Amino acid sequence: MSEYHFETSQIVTHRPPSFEDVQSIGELLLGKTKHRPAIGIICGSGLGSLADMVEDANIILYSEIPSFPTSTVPGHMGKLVFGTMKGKQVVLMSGRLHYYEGYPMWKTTIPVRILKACGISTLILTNAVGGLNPDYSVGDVMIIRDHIDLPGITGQCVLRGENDERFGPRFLATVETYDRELATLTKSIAEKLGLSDIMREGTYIMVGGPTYGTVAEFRLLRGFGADAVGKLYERFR
Ligand SMILES: O=P(O)(O)O[C@@H]1C[C@H](O)[C@@H](CO)O1
Ligand code: HPA
Repeated sequence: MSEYHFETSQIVTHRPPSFEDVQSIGELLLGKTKHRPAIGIICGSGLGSLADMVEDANIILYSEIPSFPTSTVPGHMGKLVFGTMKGKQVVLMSGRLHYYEGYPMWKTTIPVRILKACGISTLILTNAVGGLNPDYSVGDVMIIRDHIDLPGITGQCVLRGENDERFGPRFLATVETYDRELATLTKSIAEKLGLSDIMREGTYIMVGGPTYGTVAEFRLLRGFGADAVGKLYERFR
């Protein structure tokens, strides 16, 4: 990693870490925990305390991880939590990294590559959103069926730039980004818990922020066919 520019004690990259570097960061993290999670969870606003439910936890602060940006948003704690939930090995990101914090797009999503290098094959994303669908109510929970990557389709795609095929193909098909089986499972669990009334499934649109949006902008986004709007970008490698 000698090509990196160093700032304070952290390795700060001006371009995405290479495939080799991502693998070595993954190995470094696995060296700090006995857990071998297959499931990653990124906690959005309001869900950071999910980390308190992780048993037998090993906590690693983002500030200790090479290439990991720090969370600057109140309520986003900036820690990786390895452990178990209901007997399953998991790794939680307690604290999301948002584009509006000033990071380049790739820095907000680099944790996904690093979690993959730690062995995860399922990624659960959560975030706080604004409802656009007039049938939705405050407090509803929406499963993302599909998304509109507004920054992406206007030239700020997170995969813009040099492509290493070991991460995935240059021309990534994004039609089946979200797992249908997991969506079905989520709905059946919600039903068992008596939460069907608040469960929705729809199209999510991502915007830059940090502004929330004007009425005219919400009308525009709704016109695009979106049901909810927010500032989450992690979804592809
Ligand atoms: O981390 P998420 O995407 O849940 O955070 C949302 C968007 C803003 O960061 C914050 C402000 O309401 O909530
Ligand atoms: N827009 C509106 N409301 C929101 C957003 C957003 O981007 N994120 C969370 N609540």
